Amino acid sequence: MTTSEQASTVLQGTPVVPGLACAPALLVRGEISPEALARFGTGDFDDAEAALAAYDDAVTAVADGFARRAERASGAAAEVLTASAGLARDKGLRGAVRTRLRAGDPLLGALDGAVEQFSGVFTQMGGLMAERVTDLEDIGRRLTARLVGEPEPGVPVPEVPSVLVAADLAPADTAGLDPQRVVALVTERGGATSHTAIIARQFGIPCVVGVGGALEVAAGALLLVDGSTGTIEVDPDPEQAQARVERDLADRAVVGAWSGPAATADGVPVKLLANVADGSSARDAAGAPVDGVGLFRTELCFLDRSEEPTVDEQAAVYAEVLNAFSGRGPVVVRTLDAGSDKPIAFATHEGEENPALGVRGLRLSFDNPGLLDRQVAAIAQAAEETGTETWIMAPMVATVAEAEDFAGRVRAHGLRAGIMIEIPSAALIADRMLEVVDFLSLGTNDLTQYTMAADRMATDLTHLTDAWQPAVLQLVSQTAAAGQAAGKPVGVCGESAADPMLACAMVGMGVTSLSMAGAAVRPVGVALGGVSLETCREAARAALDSRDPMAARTAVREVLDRGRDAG
Ligand SMILES: C=C(OP(=O)(O)O)C(=O)O
Repeated sequence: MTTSEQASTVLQGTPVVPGLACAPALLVRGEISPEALARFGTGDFDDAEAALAAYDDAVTAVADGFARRAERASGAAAEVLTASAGLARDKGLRGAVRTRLRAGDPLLGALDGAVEQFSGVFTQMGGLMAERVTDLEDIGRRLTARLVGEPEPGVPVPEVPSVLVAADLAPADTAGLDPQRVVALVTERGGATSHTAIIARQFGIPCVVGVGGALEVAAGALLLVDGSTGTIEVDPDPEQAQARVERDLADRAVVGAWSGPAATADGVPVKLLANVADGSSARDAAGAPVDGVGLFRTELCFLDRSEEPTVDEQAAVYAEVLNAFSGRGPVVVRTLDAGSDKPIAFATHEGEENPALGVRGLRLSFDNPGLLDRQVAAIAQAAEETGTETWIMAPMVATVAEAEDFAGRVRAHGLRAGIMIEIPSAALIADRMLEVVDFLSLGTNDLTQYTMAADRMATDLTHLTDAWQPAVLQLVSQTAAAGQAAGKPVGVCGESAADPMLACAMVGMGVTSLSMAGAAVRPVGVALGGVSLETCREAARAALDSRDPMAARTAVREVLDRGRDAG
């Protein structure tokens, strides 16, 4: 052991964006100085209206700041910043502040109370709305800072390339990052689907979340972040670390040049597909080396609609996506996965005790079959107009009867019908599901949530909501085997498809396509091209035999490294 090895400590978290980076730690604490808060006290206002006017000024400053940063950003970052500007100006939040001021609360107390009240509501709604709590709390801190005359807390602009280390990053913080200056992200909380992970993926910088004790590292300590293994080496040997980063950069150059189509080293083709949300994201994804779309999340087109769009309106929205992949299908369109983490005003059932287990996805059609029939008709109309090969699948299917009923409605339009496998019951009877549908698509985000009984958005359960959990992999394997036996396609469209090592193992289990964000396609294509199908099968066995996610990752890495060396 060298001296430097003796000195280095290794922290472990959940890897979400692969890649190696080495730089000093920049700690983000985001607190407002207690002295400034004490100086401000209850504020010096004549009455509640004067205090409300001060609140309005602070809101304008904070929201304008977000809007200015949105103008300089693009893609997901710009969207997140624009959404934050809207949330800062929210009339409901202002109303809650006003009510408290009129009841005699001091301004900072009224603001805290209102933020707490709305955070409670968002948390109760769960899913994506619960994710907005971090956003709201960030806005609360920024408003407080403005009111007491301090700079808005947030991520300091690094003077040298740095690893950003934080408890959790507010969406507005991550959206404004400069990837030249921030070379990796490490957070104590957050999961694979958190905003931190999404933005890191967009920037292509390594990211590890759920790292206990991350904020205890010394400010400025050298960190070697491995976004593939989830390890953070504190004070590594600088020369060795630099050499590893350079090797990784060379590997990444190979990845950047990959242009498809995907196949294992011995030539077995694997379809790599894109996950899209609307026409614009489909046009972006069409620039990636993909063979089509494996998941079009239609509900995301209608999050802002209070009333159900007509069949013609829907067909126009769907045609935008189908046109982007004209002649390059199939495009797999998922019917509305409304409810739970994706509440849609015209479809979601209000007031459910436990929306993730409630009337969501296909279940919305139980008492409103017209909603499903109109959507299927609109998709069929768009398919006809564009001539793009179109398949339709349903989310949240639990029984064969549900699958059969759905398939009947889709096939009436002459289109292929499939279902998502995201409930353990569906995976366990995948063979019987395949008797009534044409294809299956594993939604490993929800499959993991339901298998592990752990909310996919719960930031303190990320060790459970990990698709590498052997129990989840058993269900993936069983589903893929059913597909192989029936000779029907089984894809994966959850986040796990974007993990190059897991992608190889899942192909070894018999999965025939992998659908992911366009930015994730090349690393997966390169990983598959480096190993034979037999190595993928061996990786699958190694993963399935492991007792926990970390052991599974290690075992699969060893098998794939051996397979690459042998090839
Ligand atoms: C792809 C999936 O669906 P969602 O849109 O819910 O992430 C999944 O659950 O894996």
